[in-house]
Order: sequence, then C-alpha cells, then structure tokens
Amino acid sequence: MENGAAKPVIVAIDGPSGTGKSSTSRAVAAQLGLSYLDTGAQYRAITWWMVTNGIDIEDPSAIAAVAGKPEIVSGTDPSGPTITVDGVDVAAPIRTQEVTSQVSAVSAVPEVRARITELQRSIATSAEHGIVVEGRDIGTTVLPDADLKIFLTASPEARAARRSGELKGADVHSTREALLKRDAADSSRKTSPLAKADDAVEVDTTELTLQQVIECVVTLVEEKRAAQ
Ligand SMILES: Nc1ncnc2c1ncn2[C@@H]1O[C@H](COP(=O)(O)OP(=O)(O)O)[C@@H](O)[C@H]1O
Ligand SMILES: Nc1ccn([C@H]2C[C@H](O)[C@@H](COP(=O)(O)OP(=O)(O)O)O2)c(=O)n1
Repeated sequence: MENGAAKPVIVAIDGPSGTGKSSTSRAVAAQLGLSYLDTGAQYRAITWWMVTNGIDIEDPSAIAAVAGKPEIVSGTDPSGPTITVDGVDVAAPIRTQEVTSQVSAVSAVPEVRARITELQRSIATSAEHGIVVEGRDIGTTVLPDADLKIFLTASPEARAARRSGELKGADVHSTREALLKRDAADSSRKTSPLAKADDAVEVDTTELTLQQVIECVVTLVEEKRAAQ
C-alpha cells in the first residue's frame, strides 16, 4: 500500500500439539505489532466450563444444549494473552490434565465449533493491525482467506520431549501416547478436523530451534506484506 498504515494482515498457524504454534505465534505477533489469538485456549475454556458445571462429556447432545451459555473473552495482546469465562480468569485451570484429557471430545461437538468459530472470526476481523491466529482448523475453516497459512509439524518424539519438559519432567512415553491419542481424535472428527490447508506452507520444526521457526514465519509474513 502506498502512504498510510499497512493493511491488516491475517496469519493462520495450524498443527498438532507441541509443534510450537503458541510460542511461535506469540513471538511473531509481538515482533510485528499484531494481535494474537490462541484458539486452543478457547476450546479448553468451554471444556473447563462443561466440567465445572457437571455436564456429561460423554453425551454430545448434553454439550450441544448448553454450548451457547458460557461467555468466553480472549485478550489478544501477545505480551500477555488472557482468557476469561463469565468473568473468571481461567488461564491456569484450562491447562490441567482433567481439561486436556476431555477437550477433544468437547471440541468435536458441531454446536461448540459453530459458537467458537463465530467468536474467532469476529476477533480476527476487528484486529486493527492484523492478527496471528493459531489452532487446528484456522486455515481450512475459520479464516480460509487468511493472507498467510502455516502448518507446523514435528516428530512425535520431539513434541513429547517438548511437552514433558514443560510438565516438569512428566514421563516422555506417556506424554507421547497422550499426544498421539489427542491428534487422532482431533484429525478424525467430522466437523473441521485438524488438517493442513492446500495453500498452507508446511514447516517441519523437528530439527529447528524456536528462534529459527520464528524467523522463518516473520520472513514469510514480510514477503506477503511486500507483495500486497
Ligand atoms: N522448535 C522448537 N524447538 C524446541 N522447543 C520448542 C520449539 N518450538 C516450541 N518449543 C517448546 O515446546 C513447547 C511446546 O510449544 P508450544 O508453542 O506450546 O506448542 P503448541 O502450541 O503447538 O502445542 C514449549 O515449551 C516451547 O517452548
Ligand atoms: N482451532 C482449534 C484449536 C484447538 N482445538 C482443540 C483440539 C485440541 O486438542 C484442543 C487443545 O488445543 P491446544 O492448542 O491448547 O493444545 P496444545 O496446547 O497444543 O496441546 O483444542 C480445536 O479443535 N480447534
């Protein structure tokens, strides 16, 4: 664009757990002055609400019936992202094992996805300078017209080692099994499964440092901006 502010840029980053989506997206957004949205945190938040309110997670119709009830608010500043449910800060409780083990079942329910997808689109379109949105179905379903789509991958071993490092030495073998189980559930659900969009750039992060991945994505965004 000539003169004036750059057009808001929309970047979609998808991939399975432990590939570096959150760390990369936050850093890229901070470096480029963009907003940042962790859509996994939103699915975790609605799962936390279902668990807290005693909804039967095994019963998709029970989940669907109350999917519209919780009010989920995401703060999109990459230097301090926030998430609340009905005004309660849930940043910590959404990371518990209890939520992690049930999030795939809740997020497979179409009514849950419709609700959260609508919220994500409204956040993305109102980001003044643009946004980096990370998740599982951003490039395929939520923002199919994103300016840039990235699909991060890494070997299950690398992902499990990264995750167990975060969980203060949790057993790598059981972490790997839990990751693969969640990948399978997220990839096989009927509504907007985890998938690479045809026009996404795939980046295998197995042998890359986090800094190298960040630099790679920043370069891709800058190239897109220069071409606009
Ligand atoms: N390329 C990388 N090399 C080593 N560790 C990484 C890399 N990318 C991310 N990590 C680390 O792995 C962990 C999981 O990363 P995260 O960004 O939360 O992944 P995701 O959002 O895809 O689940 C974090 O502790 C992060 O610092
Ligand atoms: N766009 C998205 C983002 C996450 N989900 C679901 C499926 C994921 O297993 C859970 C949790 O996602 P999250 O990104 O927090 O998971 P990790 O922290 O990478 O392990 O939410 C989804 O269905 N669609």
